[in-house]
Amino acid sequence: MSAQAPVAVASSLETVELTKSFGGVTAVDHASVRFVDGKVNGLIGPNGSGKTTFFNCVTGMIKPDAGSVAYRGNDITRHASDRVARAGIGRSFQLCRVFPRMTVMENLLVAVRHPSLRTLLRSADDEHERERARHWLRRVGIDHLEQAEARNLSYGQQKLLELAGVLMGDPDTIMLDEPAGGVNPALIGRIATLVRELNDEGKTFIIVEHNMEMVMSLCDHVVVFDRGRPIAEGAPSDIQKDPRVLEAYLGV
Ligand SMILES: Nc1ncnc2c1ncn2[C@@H]1O[C@H](COP(=O)(O)OP(=O)(O)OP(=O)(O)O)[C@@H](O)[C@H]1O
Repeated sequence: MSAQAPVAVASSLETVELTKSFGGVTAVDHASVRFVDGKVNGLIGPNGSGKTTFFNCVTGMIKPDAGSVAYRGNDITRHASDRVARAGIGRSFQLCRVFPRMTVMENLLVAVRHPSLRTLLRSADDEHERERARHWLRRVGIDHLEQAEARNLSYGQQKLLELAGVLMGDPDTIMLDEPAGGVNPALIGRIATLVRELNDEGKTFIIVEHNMEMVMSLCDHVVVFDRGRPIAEGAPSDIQKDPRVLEAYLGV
């Protein structure tokens, strides 16, 4: 075998100088960030520091004004959200998105990426898809609610349903926007356990979260945003002591 230069290990997700403004507000400001592949990454920062806008730019929900996004070495800047999903990135939303009048099972069947309505309708009868849906419902712990309408689930259960929907897409990287927000402590524990298990199985996570207890106990690597750009990154224990982080949060 001939000697070859070692192949560089790509970071999971990397942005360079990513920028997005709304009128006079620069929500994401030349943000260059690398998230670590195979790890649970946290993205924290004060209210309005640009975390959700950053997620939206990365996942194709909105188009950045400038800068680039690469996923595992491939440029995905300004790719539409379905293309970003096909590249292997799944995401949840700060305000949980489920179809309230559909059953839990129906929500999962429509969550799968479908190129056309015809495929969607066919797959509604596809036992294989249903089995996959049941598998993820068992994993998130709401399989007993399969036939319930989503609007009858508690908010925490709806978040678990949304997560099951993300998992139906079989993403390699999962971006969660405030998974613990508005969720009772018991379900927060379940979500955290699930994240740990899925990470052990190889999924990379990038989690925006205000619940510091969850961030500090769950994340391997934390990036801190302030005013649209990263101001610190590192292990949770280092981040907690970083004066720049304390200043951003407390204004001290
Ligand atoms: N669609 C929009 N139109 C105008 N301004 C926006 C829009 N989306 C976000 N902003 C502004 O951009 C800034 C960053 O908002 P963003 O929601 O990304 O922050 P965040 O860190 O996710 O906040 P939070 O932690 O409170 O959810 C804020 O000043 C916000 O008001």
